[in-house]
This record gives sequence, structure tokens and C-alpha cells, in this order.
Amino acid sequence: MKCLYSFKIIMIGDGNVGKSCMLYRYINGLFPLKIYCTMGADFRNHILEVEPGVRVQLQIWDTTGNEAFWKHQLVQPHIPHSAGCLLVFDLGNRESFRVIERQYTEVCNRVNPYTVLFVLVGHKCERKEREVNQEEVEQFASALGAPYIEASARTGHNVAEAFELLTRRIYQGYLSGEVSLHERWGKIHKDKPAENKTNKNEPAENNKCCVL
Ligand SMILES: Nc1nc2c(ncn2[C@@H]2O[C@H](COP(=O)(O)OP(=O)(O)OP(=O)(O)O)[C@@H](O)[C@H]2O)c(=O)[nH]1
Repeated sequence: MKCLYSFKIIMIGDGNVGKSCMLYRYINGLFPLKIYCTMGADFRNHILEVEPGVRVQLQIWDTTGNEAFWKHQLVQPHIPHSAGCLLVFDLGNRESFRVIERQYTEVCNRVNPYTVLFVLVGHKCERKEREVNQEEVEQFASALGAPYIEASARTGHNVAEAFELLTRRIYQGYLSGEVSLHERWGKIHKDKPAENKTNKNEPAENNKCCVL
């Protein structure tokens, strides 16, 4: 079955919060034995069925949380065209929670004038030690208008759910008109010439696959 839509998703969060492990777990179904610090950004493709017969091609970008890379513009160029963003912090690291507030603002500025939908992820939730309490996370999530989910790449708890929640949000937002995607993303039209395009959500004919 062919994909009807393509969405770009980006993972943002401080260094060491576990973004790469989350992505690895989602794509491979395992916790990686060894993981290296992400240099700049890297992506993986994945296909998800959002409702019976409707498949979405996802391009998921894993970015480094390393401040130096942000400052040297190695992460920010990957943000535009993203329809969705997983904001990941480590429940056992207060500083990582503080960092996503700033990164959230940068993502919003970078995708402008397009819309990006967020899911907030409290990661490494299998550990007992916590530095961020439930109430403040929920307050933050509600201020962003984003769902909050706790996940663990180590156990696999809620990892697929986080990606799927975000993808379904984008899909529903796209259908309802809440989200306007960059013209290279969204519905994949095989038979409609670009000049007949009336909706800016719809991609041009020569951009119908996942390209940056
Ligand atoms: N306890 C626990 N540790 C985890 C989990 N996921 C990842 N880790 C550990 O957290 C560390 C950082 O994981 P990464 O996936 O490299 O983190 P990252 O956010 O991609 O880091 P950067 O590439 O520096 O941005 C590693 O030592 C992982 O083993 C988890 O669910 N639970």
C-alpha cells in the first residue's frame, strides 16, 4: 500500500535526555547497546498507518542537544518544514526541563509562518529518581497546548505511543485545516499537476516524496 501523506517530525531536547535511544527503540524495537552523541542532526524514515488504509511516510529528525551545535547553527537549519516536534526532557534532570522552554521558542520562530504541533515527552520514566514534578510539567504542557506523555526507551514504555500521538495530531490537524504544512510536505498527489494546486498545504508534483 502506498503512502498518502508525508510529514517531517523533529526531536528536540537537551543533550543526553535519550532522543537517539527513543528513535532507535521506535525504529528497531530495541534499546541500543551503544549510542553515540548525535553530531548536528540525523534522520530516519518510518511508515505509519494513521487509520485503516491511510499510511503516512514519516521523516524523523533526531537533533543534538549540545549547546555548541545549536549556537553554530548545525541544528536550527533542520527545523523548518517540520510539522511536528517531540520536546524531550529527562524526568531526572531539572536542567533539561528548563532547556526545552528555550528550544520550544526557537522551534516556533524557525517554522514560522508554518505551524508545528508539539508533544511533550518526560523521558527515562522507568527511574524512580525525579527532579521534575508532575504538576509543573502538566502546567507547562497546558501552556503549550501540547499533550504530555512519559516514556522510556530502556523499557520501551510509550515510545511508539509518543511518535504515533504526534503523527495522528498532525494528520488530524492537517485534515481540519489547523495545520498548514510546507508545500513539500502533506498529501502526496500522484495525478494532480502542480499548476492546478489551490491549497497551499498540497505539495507540488515534483516534490511529492520526502525531500528537504
Ligand atoms: N535510564 C534510562 N537511560 C536512558 C534511556 N534512554 C537513553 N538513556 C541513556 O541516556 C544516555 C543518552 O542517550 P542518547 O539517546 O544518546 O541521548 P540524546 O538526547 O540523543 O543525546 P545527544 O545526542 O547528546 O543530544 C545514554 O547513556 C542512554 O543509555 C531511558 O529510557 N532510561
